[in-house]
Amino acid sequence: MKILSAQQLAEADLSTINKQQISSNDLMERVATLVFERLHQRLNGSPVPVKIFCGIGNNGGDGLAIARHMIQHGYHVKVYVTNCSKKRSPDFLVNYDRIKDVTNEWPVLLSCKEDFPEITPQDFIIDAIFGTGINRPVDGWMADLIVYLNSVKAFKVAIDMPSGLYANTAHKTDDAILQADHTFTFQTPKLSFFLPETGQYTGTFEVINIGLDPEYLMAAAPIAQLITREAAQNMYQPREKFSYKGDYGHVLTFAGSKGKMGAAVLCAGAAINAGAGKVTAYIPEDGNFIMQSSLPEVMTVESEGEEYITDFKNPIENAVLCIGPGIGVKKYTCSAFAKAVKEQSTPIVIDADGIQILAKHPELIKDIPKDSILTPHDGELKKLIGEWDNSYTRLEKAQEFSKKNNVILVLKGAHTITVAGSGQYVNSTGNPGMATAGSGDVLSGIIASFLAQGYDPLTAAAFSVYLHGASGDLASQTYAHEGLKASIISNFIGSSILQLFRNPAQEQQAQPQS
Ligand SMILES: NC(=O)C1=CN([C@@H]2O[C@H](COP(=O)(O)OP(=O)(O)OC[C@H]3O[C@@H](n4cnc5c(N)ncnc54)[C@H](OP(=O)(O)O)[C@@H]3O)[C@@H](O)[C@H]2O)[C@@H](O)CC1
Ligand SMILES: Nc1ncnc2c1ncn2[C@@H]1O[C@H](COP(=O)(O)OP(=O)(O)O)[C@@H](O)[C@H]1O
Ligand SMILES: [K+]
Repeated sequence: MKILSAQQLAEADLSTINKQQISSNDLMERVATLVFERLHQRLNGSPVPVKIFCGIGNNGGDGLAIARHMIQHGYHVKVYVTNCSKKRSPDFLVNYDRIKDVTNEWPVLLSCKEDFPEITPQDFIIDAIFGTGINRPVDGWMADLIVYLNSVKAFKVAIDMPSGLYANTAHKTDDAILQADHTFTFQTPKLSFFLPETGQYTGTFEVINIGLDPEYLMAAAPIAQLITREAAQNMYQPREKFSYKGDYGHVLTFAGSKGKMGAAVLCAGAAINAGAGKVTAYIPEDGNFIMQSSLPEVMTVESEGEEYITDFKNPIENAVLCIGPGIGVKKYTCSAFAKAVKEQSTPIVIDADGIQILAKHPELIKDIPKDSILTPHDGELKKLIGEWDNSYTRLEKAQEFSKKNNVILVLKGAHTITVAGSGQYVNSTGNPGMATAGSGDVLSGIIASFLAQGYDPLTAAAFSVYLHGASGDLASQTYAHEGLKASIISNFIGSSILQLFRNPAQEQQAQPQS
């Protein structure tokens, strides 16, 4: 699903009005009807006191039109308009007049702090103050209003955007932003919904298809793509009946050291669980028993180093190298890493200590095969690209690095973002239970597995990130967030592939691989 900017959405709005030969007010009415239907489904005629706060632009116009529908259906609605300037959008004014026709009274105008109404925890608040047209931080009594609304316990629904939130630009830390419990957003989600500084303000959110011009939407170059279940379904490549293990590639993990053999086991195990035809683990000598007894499906080749990998003699032709988990950054390991990377001619996966070694030895970056995939968490990313001011500069710097070095970066987090040149792919799966040791080692094993199975590098990265999160989501239904651990996430990879194609009634039946 495309993620468009506020400016693109305004252009789509205009294009819709022109192509569908409707007025902007007809479009507002369409939007308000769609939101009302969803509210009505949930509130089901409940006599809850509804308080709708409307701005003076089109977001406010939406709020007024929603209010009218609710009043006409018997809801107890009180409408407030923030009288923050003399300007009014034309569609706001049309709906301002229309609401008077159904209520016989004008909405309450708010002009200062003293005008704020009393709000009880039982109230249902609709926030239609600012949407995508916000162009500067909210200040003065309007900021006080947002702070006040945030302080009350009433349930809050935001229309299009939580007021005060920008769709795709950075905020200062003290900006006033409404904390919604739920957001109905129009046509496409906004980038800010997925970033750590701002993602919490929407509460849960749902995207309403408001029927904007499909030609515009098709042609628009998105600022990012959301990898949804549907997108992941399209990436999946089913197996051929008359195939054999040689058709599904060979992963060579270069992972583990004394005390960190678990990283190698998790990485190689995930590569097997995600479907690689064969997996060989290149490990320090002392790790052989651990690996062989943990994973009977995985073959091993030992380095000469007993506790650390200290050398590299390529044991397998045409394998996909997955290098870095738990290897440490000792001198001989770094030389073995450099040799292993240099000998590869096709894309590889570099994770964890592998990224730390690259950061310490940037001269090695030129040896990484084109389209290789690096999977840093933020600590590792900072070492690679330097500090950033906010999530937007983080993405810009990652894009620069990706373009300059012809690599794909998987920026791990609550919404992992895969960066390939100027393309940004935002993941939609995963949960805080996945913040657990070894979860990243599982991800790098999955990515290498799909690379080995013939997925192109960008698809392998985005698809694996989706499945990794989906495995965590499925597993958390049985184990809760707290009970999740990396090996459990890995055991749910098969279930997450099945779930891609299950209908909702079958989803309950997901079982782990044992
Ligand atoms: N996209 C679509 O396809 C569709 C979009 N629709 C709806 O339109 C919404 C966008 O509407 P919009 O463009 O009128 O902007 P909106 O958010 O109401 O605010 C603009 C007003 O706020 C003001 N203002 C700005 N910042 C401010 C500040 N910090 N403090 C104080 N004032 C500030 C600004 O004033 P100015 O900057 O000119 O002084 C202006 O008056 C969108 O979110 C959705 O709800 C649907 O109806 C139809 C389909
Ligand atoms: N709050 C969260 N929500 C969703 N996914 C998360 C969250 N926290 C961490 N993850 C995921 O868990 C993995 C953690 O990886 P990493 O930090 O490298 O762990 P480790 O180094 O222990 O293997 C990443 O894929 C990340 O996206
Ligand atoms: K709003």
